[in-house]
Amino acid sequence: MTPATLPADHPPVSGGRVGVLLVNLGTPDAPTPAAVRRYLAEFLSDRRVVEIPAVVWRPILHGVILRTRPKKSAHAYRQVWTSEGSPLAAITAAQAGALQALLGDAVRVDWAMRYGNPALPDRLAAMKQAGCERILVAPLYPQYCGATTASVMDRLGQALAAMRWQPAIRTLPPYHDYPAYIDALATDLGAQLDALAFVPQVLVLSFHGMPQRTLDLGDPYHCHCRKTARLLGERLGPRYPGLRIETAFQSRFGRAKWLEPATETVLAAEAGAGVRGLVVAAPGFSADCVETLEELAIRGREVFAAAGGQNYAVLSCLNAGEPGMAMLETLVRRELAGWVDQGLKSQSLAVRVERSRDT
Ligand SMILES: C=CC1=C(C)c2cc3[nH]c(cc4nc(cc5[nH]c(cc1n2)c(C)c5CCC(=O)O)C(CCC(=O)O)=C4C)c(C)c3C=C
Ligand SMILES: [Fe+2]
Ligand SMILES: [Fe+2]
Repeated sequence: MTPATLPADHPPVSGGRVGVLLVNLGTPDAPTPAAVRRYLAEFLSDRRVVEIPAVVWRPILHGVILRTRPKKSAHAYRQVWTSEGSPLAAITAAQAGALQALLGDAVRVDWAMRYGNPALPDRLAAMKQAGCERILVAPLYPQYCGATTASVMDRLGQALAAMRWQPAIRTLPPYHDYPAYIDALATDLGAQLDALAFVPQVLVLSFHGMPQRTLDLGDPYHCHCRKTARLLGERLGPRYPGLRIETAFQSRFGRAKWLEPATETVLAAEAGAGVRGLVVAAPGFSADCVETLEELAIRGREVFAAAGGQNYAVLSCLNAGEPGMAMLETLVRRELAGWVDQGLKSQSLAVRVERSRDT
């Protein structure tokens, strides 16, 4: 870590505050079929998410999916809903609060969702209104995927197109192989592994899936997931010599072929092959959500047990814990270099530049 200051020929940073806008996927406003339907209608109408021609997809979406899925999904959301609302929204809000405390008053931190509320265009406008003339937009997706990262950028472009006086924008790149990310995961998952009440034989790194066709068309998501898994394995492997680490892809949607192996298939196969203690981590999710808390922690446990498995645990995501927040602070400070006035007080002045070790 070395402190970075502005180059000598840099004009003085003038006027306006610096803002950081954390963005995650989005979630329903309530765990009810009506709210889930509204959310899914917006999410699944995004051409970045479902890459089927609209003339074919719209009748399927409105005629079948939005008539059946909201009820099923609302049931899943009800099982994980908290007093502060959807876990994804509550945790993203907590991450924004923690980052604000780490960065200090010189930077304004806010959060938004790509689908649903709080809507990205609304929060962007609110930050500009509050005087932020430079905004770092940070999609909280370590691995780039057209369906997630690019979709946030599309929405950002639409939001900017509607503004007369736009803020200057920077965006946080995908960070799937950044040492700060791998370090945070190794620290956080290591602590959780050490605290388990049983000794697992297998650790499954479960990433959200996507259609195989999207990979064939050139999306780097699968490569990014594999690289994260390799780097994390290199860190955890020597520390837990008896632990076999596998990678799998969850949350299959629709009938097309998705990335393999599917997490469910792996859980059943491991139990069937005699593995009795298994632990799952989801390093691609920056916050726990219905996909980790319901699909992995509830349904995954049932699949593993039904196939003969005994001890099963799902580790938490980085959420707003110390290792994950220290990582976010590092990534954000690096992106803010050159934007943060040398006169800003205390820590927020010393933008720490991290040297990439393994890219
Ligand atoms: C982390 C990266 C994600 C990728 C890549 C992704 C792709 C993707 N997802 C769907 C369909 C659904 N995903 C759903 C929930 C969901 N997805 C992600 C992340 C990624 N999705 C998160 C964080 C969540 C949780 C949201 C929450 O409210 O907690 C859902 C909704 C839940 C359900 O009905 O099962 C759907 C549907 C597709 C088609 C896709 C394509 C590449
Ligand atoms: Fe998804
Ligand atoms: Fe799911």
